[in-house]
Amino acid sequence: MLFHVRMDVNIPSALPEAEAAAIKAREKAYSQELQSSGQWRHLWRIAGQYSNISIFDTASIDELHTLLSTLPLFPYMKIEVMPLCRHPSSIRSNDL
Ligand SMILES: O=C(O)CC1=CCC(=O)O1
Repeated sequence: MLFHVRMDVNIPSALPEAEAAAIKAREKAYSQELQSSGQWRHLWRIAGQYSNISIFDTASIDELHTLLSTLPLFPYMKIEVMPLCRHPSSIRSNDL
């Protein structure tokens, strides 16, 4: 199942810089694991914002929820999820 996910990051300025850096490093490592496994298919920065647009490919909505809610930055993000299905006019037959 494919999901379009927008994440807006908002790390409070009160969080010590070293702690924020450690959380971001863990987020990077975990996101790269998920990209390697194919569950996090695309990761794009929204230009000019501390936000990303991602495409996830998970077996279920529950799996997506587990992945998102275990992201190290989860407590500091607003996340919007849009489930995707095939468009009948798409010519990309292999893009499921
Ligand atoms: O910087 C972000 O948009 C949040 C994030 C997702 C994966 C990562 O490494 O940072």
